[in-house]
Amino acid sequence: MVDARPIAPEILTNLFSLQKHKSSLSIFAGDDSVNIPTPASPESSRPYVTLTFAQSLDGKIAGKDGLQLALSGKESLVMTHWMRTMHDAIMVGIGTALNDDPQLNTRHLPQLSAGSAYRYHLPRPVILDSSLRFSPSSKLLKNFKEDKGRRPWVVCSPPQNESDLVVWNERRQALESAGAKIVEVHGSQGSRFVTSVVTIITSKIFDSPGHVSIPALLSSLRELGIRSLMVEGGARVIRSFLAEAQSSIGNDKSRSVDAVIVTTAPLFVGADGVGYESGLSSSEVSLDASSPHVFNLIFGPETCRKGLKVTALPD
Ligand SMILES: NC(=O)C1=CN([C@@H]2O[C@H](COP(=O)(O)OP(=O)(O)OC[C@H]3O[C@@H](n4cnc5c(N)ncnc54)[C@H](O)[C@@H]3O)[C@@H](O)[C@H]2O)C=CC1
Ligand SMILES: Nc1nc(O)c(N)c(N[C@@H]2O[C@H](COP(=O)(O)O)[C@@H](O)[C@H]2O)n1
Repeated sequence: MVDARPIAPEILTNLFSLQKHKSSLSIFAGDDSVNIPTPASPESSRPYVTLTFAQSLDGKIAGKDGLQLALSGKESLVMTHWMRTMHDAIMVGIGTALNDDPQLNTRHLPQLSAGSAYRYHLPRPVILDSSLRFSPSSKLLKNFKEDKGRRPWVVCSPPQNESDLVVWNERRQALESAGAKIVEVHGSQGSRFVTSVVTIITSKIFDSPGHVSIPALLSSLRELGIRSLMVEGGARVIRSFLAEAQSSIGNDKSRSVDAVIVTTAPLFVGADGVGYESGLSSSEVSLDASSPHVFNLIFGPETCRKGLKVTALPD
């Protein structure tokens, strides 16, 4: 059996420049007895946010009709699962939860030797699900019941309309009975105070009452003890976070994304695949300047599908 310890720090130091975050490392303070070091945001009101996903060369994250694609090779999957261990929580939208029924665990990491005292940290699964469509029979809830995963948190905004409340309460009860914790976040996207032209544009594009406000979401998660959040997708969630990152250019205090880590697979999916760019304006995204947010994925015919080699670009 392989012990992952010797590999991990190398990959992670390279990927995350954890050294740069030493001063902001802190210990998990939630309802889990496992303490892990994790990046923490300089703003105490929100978690450190890593937006990370896999895409094709033409920017698609899934195939036609949302078909889940194996875009990552073996090495990049290990990288992703290592990153999962470094975050207090991992988030996907309900579109992904229903389409992929993900597990969001660390199963692609090398198996630990039987006697190893070291355990991989399992991040808290968080599902962004305004109208509580998450399935009580999902793998995430099954894993929690079988003690193989942490209790999933389902983030929602209570319905504005009284007539929707009955169904909403029924769904809430079913999910709570299945083990989920329901986290209510008030304020929908687009209701945020408009501070710049870019914000006006993105607010208009993303003014959707069904979408939880990202700043409100982040502050609620931080209040619940989440110091670092890995956002994996899908398309709408990536778009929302990128729009927020664009709207906070020039204002570090309102930043919602600290690092973006994209795995690019050497293939084209084609126009009927699922992309995330629609509606985003042509502008930069605002990130934490001290985080490495651009990665050079080196691949050739040999690494195609067998795993991508990942190296950070020099400053
Ligand atoms: N290649 C990759 O790395 C990944 C690919 N995917 C793919 O993405 C696809 C799913 O993407 P989508 O259908 O767009 O669903 P999604 O996973 O982005 O969920 C979107 C839904 O989340 C809810 N939501 C609440 N607040 C929101 C907010 N502020 N912003 C956005 N959504 C919010 C809404 O109900 C919305 O319809 C699947 O095909 C999946 O396989 C998903 C994750 C990663
Ligand atoms: N990093 C990465 N590479 C791919 O090729 C992918 N298809 C995804 N998808 C994301 O991972 C979730 C599945 O997680 P589990 O394998 O069930 O733990 C999926 O729902 C997407 O979020 N990611």
